[in-house]
Amino acid sequence: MKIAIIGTGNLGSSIAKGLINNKSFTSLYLSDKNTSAVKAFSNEDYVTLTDDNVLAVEESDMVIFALQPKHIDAVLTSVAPKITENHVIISVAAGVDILRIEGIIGSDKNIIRVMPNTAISIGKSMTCLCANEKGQEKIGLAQKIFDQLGTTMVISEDLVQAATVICASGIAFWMRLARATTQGAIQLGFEAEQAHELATQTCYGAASLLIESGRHPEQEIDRVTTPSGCTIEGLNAMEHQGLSSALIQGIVASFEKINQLKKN
Ligand SMILES: NC(=O)C1=CN([C@@H]2O[C@H](COP(=O)(O)OP(=O)(O)OC[C@H]3O[C@@H](n4cnc5c(N)ncnc54)[C@H](O)[C@@H]3O)[C@@H](O)[C@H]2O)C=CC1
Ligand SMILES: O=C(O)[C@@H]1CCC=N1
Repeated sequence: MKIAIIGTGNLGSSIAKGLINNKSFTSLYLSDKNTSAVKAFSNEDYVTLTDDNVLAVEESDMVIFALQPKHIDAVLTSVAPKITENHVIISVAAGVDILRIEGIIGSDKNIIRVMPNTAISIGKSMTCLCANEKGQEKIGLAQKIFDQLGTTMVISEDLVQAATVICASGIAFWMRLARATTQGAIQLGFEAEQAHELATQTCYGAASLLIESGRHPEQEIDRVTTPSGCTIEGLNAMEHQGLSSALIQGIVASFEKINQLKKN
């Protein structure tokens, strides 16, 4: 598969890193006004860095647009004449729906909306996908690529905004929880580096337990909370401060914001 990424900032460069680590392409064009974020990949086999978006489209079968919502319309417009019915056009832009993309490049093109997260750089993204009518026949192809870079789920387009909050913004939410745990560990006497390792490995263990056992989080919590013990004391103190409520409210606030962005 000949792949191009247009926009190699935070997410585009993460996708590039994941693709390169996994050797998931026959050629990879990385196109940006400023390719500094992907400079390290310039010596990789079959990778070309360019600032020519049109060339990247012409030389590729699958084109991933990793641009901010405010830039995507202009870039799509400028490359639209070069987009054929065989191209697989992927957009990761948050809040930019398929109808808006079809309005620029046409509904006769394969358009796939993909919502990965930055863990794609290490092959651990939770990635959601949906396609326009024409793109339905190509969604399997896109899914195959993203399956190599983590876990995928095909969803209906009306859930993409929610998936953006849970999976893409979710990386930031979980990072903040990891950081807060580190801060607590430092207060209890650990050096910062030790505290970071304790927090991240415990976080990794908790996620792995859920994934590998298939059990509900509360079942795992019950296995940790010794009666009258320290865990239930801590958990209840956190809940009195509104931990679950704060998370749910944050998720809803994020969702409301992304729905406003969509209207702009
Ligand atoms: N950062 C994240 O974790 C996630 C971001 N997204 C979405 O992905 C998109 C990109 O986000 P980021 O990578 O964070 O933004 P970013 O600002 O880091 O990257 C965008 C890149 O586009 C480039 N660009 C701007 N105009 C261009 C043009 N005319 N031609 C070529 N390149 C151009 C910029 O130079 C920049 O490198 C956004 O729509 C965002 O909503 C979606 C999921 C997760
Ligand atoms: O914060 C944002 O708007 C983008 C979409 C999800 C992650 N970053």
